[in-house]
Amino acid sequence: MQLPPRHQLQHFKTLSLQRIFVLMMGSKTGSRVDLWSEIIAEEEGGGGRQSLQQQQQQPIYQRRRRQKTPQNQITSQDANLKQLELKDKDIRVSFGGGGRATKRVSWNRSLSTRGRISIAVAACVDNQPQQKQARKRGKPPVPKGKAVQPPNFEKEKQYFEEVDAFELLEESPSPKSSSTWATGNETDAVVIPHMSSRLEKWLIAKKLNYSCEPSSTLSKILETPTMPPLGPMSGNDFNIVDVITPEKAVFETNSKLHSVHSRIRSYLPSKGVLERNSLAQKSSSMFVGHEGCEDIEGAVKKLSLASTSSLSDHDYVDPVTALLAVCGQSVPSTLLEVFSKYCEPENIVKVGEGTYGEAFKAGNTVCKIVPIDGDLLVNGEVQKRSEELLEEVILSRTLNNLRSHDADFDNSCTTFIETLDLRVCQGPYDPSLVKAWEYWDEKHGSENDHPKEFPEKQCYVVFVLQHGGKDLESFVLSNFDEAQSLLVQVTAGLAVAEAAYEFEHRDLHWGNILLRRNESATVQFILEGKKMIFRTSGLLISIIDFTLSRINTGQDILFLDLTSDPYLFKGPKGDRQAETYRKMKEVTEDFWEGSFPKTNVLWLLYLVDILLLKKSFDRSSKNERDMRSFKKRLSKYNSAKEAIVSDPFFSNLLVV
Ligand SMILES: Nc1ncnc2c1ncn2[C@@H]1O[C@H](COP(=O)(O)OP(=O)(O)OP(=O)(O)O)[C@@H](O)[C@H]1O
Repeated sequence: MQLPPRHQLQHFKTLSLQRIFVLMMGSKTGSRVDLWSEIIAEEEGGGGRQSLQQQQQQPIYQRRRRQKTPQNQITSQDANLKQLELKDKDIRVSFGGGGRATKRVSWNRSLSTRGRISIAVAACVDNQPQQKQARKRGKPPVPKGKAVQPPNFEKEKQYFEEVDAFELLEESPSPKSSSTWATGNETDAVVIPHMSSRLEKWLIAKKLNYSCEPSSTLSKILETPTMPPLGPMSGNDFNIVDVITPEKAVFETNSKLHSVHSRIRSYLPSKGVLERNSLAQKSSSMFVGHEGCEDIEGAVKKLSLASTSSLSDHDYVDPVTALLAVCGQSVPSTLLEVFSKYCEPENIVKVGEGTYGEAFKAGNTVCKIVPIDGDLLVNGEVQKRSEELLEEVILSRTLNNLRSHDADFDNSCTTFIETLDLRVCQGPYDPSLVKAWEYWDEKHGSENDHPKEFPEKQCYVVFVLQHGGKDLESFVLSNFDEAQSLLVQVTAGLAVAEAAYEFEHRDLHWGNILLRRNESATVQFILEGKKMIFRTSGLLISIIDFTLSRINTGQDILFLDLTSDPYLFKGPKGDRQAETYRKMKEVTEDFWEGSFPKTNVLWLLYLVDILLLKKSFDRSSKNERDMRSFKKRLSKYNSAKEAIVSDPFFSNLLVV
């Protein structure tokens, strides 16, 4: 293919990737016209029919792709200014004791656009070595390994004529109207987010018992078990005296922490976890102090990315050490050591891949391997840094807490994938993993680089996760009952996490919802102390991939500043996923740190569209009408919580 003249390249950088692709490929891209694009263009008063060039655009879902901007650099100065203005208004809730402001932790990640650009574009814009031929996967609208279904244009058109026409106000707000979406989020009167019940409880507890309790971030790290890889965690036979842990070191120096002590005891794994113990010994130096509280806070600071800048060189604990400590290790393991805890090496099977991760089934678990800290570009991306992983670990573990059925907890659910263990590894891919990788490549055609390219000293984080099943993209739903079950579980799960941690997923496309069938007829949620049990139709769902998510752990607000990822918002016009990112941008007004549960609603709206348009399952016309009515009502809600407590769409599923 002929590349465009050099002088056009700069111009190309400012265009959406899709547009670049179209410009470069010309009519070669085929003539499929995406009806969504067309309809949206009409909705936006674009003068009816799009130009031929626009018509040639077809949605290409793409992986997020890193920009080559320095870390910490936010590309939009305006956004920075706006954030500063907002900070001046002191809109953030402080959950910390003693009036200390809640730390805000932007992951400082130089962001990446969703998906990988086409080879042609990569070659001229980024001047990167040519990658493997991009294959639609994960996020693309074309199901993996399945024949492409011809789009049902008539159906799509009819659907949008019926539904979207009068939803225009909610669905396609004018960009100039900042308050179209979230009535509670006008910039002029920024609303302090409702303090979630768990945070409230924590704050009250903290006030009542103002001692030296570790900050919640540290608490989470300390409390969340690095689970024994085999067999259930047992708190009963655990004898804290046998184990030297960071926690123990803290306790020994601070007799005021008895309540925390017993709480941690109940979470800690059995004493059989030798590796954890020895590594904890080493890492305990990070936590050991001589003056109680201050040392705990010091330890928190050392683990907090937000505060590293204020630390002296003497205080600095490098993120790898912190990551090792949080994973309960003193030294990295090998990949084989980790995998062989779950299955025989020859039984390892690759089950999926993402921009950063390679997912392998090992026994009953799925282990996701994410390379870190190396200089080698992996799948065309700069590797994540350990400090970023540290944040992701905290986020995953915080969500793990929702799984507790402890009467203490006002909010609980099992909707978010369980993180069973976390490990830092080093070394090349084991031959058994390479074999599994190659087998998957032969069958599905991997978009990722061959793992044999990793150098000898490559480091990784391995997320050992509950096996969540198949993603919605490739899962075949049988009937409307299953679709309804999916919607109720996603809505209720998001509602619970909103209530507990002001959680917003912010990237809930159909590759990030896993489904599996099982025997259980019902599933339980506790939302602000109220138990809800829903019928499942034998389907259970799990939400994965919290890379873009925002959470308030009680100590930190973890979020990804998407202002530095302009490409995320430049996806194809009319593509539901791309439109959802753009709507999120409108709702948040690029203030990504803020709490905007409406973003969860946007993804629910996306899901309803996906179910109606991209998934086929047995359904009557009444079922379709019900889903459309649900969608209309949904667009009025400002949070998943509002939807789950008030919408009649779910009432026939409610058992209690
Ligand atoms: N717990 C799990 N159970 C089953 N399959 C999983 C699990 N976790 C991941 N997968 C599979 O691996 C794929 C990649 O995982 P994931 O989306 O977490 O990777 P990623 O690198 O974060 O992706 P992204 O490209 O969105 O950044 C998923 O789409 C899914 O098919």
